[in-house]
Amino acid sequence: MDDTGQHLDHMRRTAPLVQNITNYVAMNIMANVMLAAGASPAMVHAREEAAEFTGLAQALTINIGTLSPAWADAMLESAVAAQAQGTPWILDPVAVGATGYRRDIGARLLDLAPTVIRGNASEIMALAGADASGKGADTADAVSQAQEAASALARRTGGVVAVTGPVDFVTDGTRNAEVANGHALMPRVTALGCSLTGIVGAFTVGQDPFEATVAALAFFGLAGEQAAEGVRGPGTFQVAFIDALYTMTPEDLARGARITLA
Ligand SMILES: Nc1ncnc2c1ncn2[C@@H]1O[C@H](COP(=O)(O)OP(=O)(O)O)[C@@H](O)[C@H]1O
Ligand SMILES: Cc1ncsc1CCOP(=O)(O)O
Ligand SMILES: [Mg+2]
Repeated sequence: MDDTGQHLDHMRRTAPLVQNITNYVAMNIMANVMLAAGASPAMVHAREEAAEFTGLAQALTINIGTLSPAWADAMLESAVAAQAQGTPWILDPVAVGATGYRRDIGARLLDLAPTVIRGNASEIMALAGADASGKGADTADAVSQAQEAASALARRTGGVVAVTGPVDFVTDGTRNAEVANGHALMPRVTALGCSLTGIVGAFTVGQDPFEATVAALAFFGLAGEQAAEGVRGPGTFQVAFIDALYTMTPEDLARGARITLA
């Protein structure tokens, strides 16, 4: 088993409790994806308990997909708690460039030094203050266009930035990697990117965030490739994808990962 396989094995043996403050669209599929992969998700977002719960969680993910003021407060308070406790936390800046409100909350979350930022190309560019296109939650820019923005964000936060798309790009400002796993049906199912952010959170527990992120992306993309075999479209793909996350062994991942380090 290589390092990538070992990262999956470590995540499954740890079965980490991951708190997710995510969006209404993602909640169910994200929890199912995380359970199938071997993690323990909890969707906890009420302001009255979110930061307290962060004290119990081994990782936190924050997703601004269906943002509202009470949730934004909970996000900021949980991120502060995670930062203070040294708990890894992952930012998913859904459609961050679309409105002033999202840009404002995105910038305040960025100041709390996310361990990993995972988004599509338009989101990473917008978060970095670059000219981004974006189409709601979907990208209108290519991964290659977001590489500079990703590196700038990584240097600014001291964390890892992952830009996903047909070939994913991961950087910590020094180390860079490309992950070529994935399938074109993946962006045809809503909230798969959000679900991936949960998987990244689970992989970061007890592991180097750059290596963990690369392994999580390869795992997710390879499951997409396996799921696409023999399905008729996005509906059957979604079901097959959850099964592929569940059945993939660390040895399968070691064989199928297409990672280039730069
Ligand atoms: N055209 C594509 N071909 C292969 N894999 C893709 C493609 N587009 C996205 N993916 C994969 O889908 C997953 C979600 O990424 P993405 O669609 O970029 O996120 P989001 O849903 O947040 O926009 C990632 O694993 C990514 O590698
Ligand atoms: C469609 C939509 N609208 C607000 S959040 C959301 C889900 C976005 O999910 P993803 O970024 O994984 O495609
Ligand atoms: Mg997304």
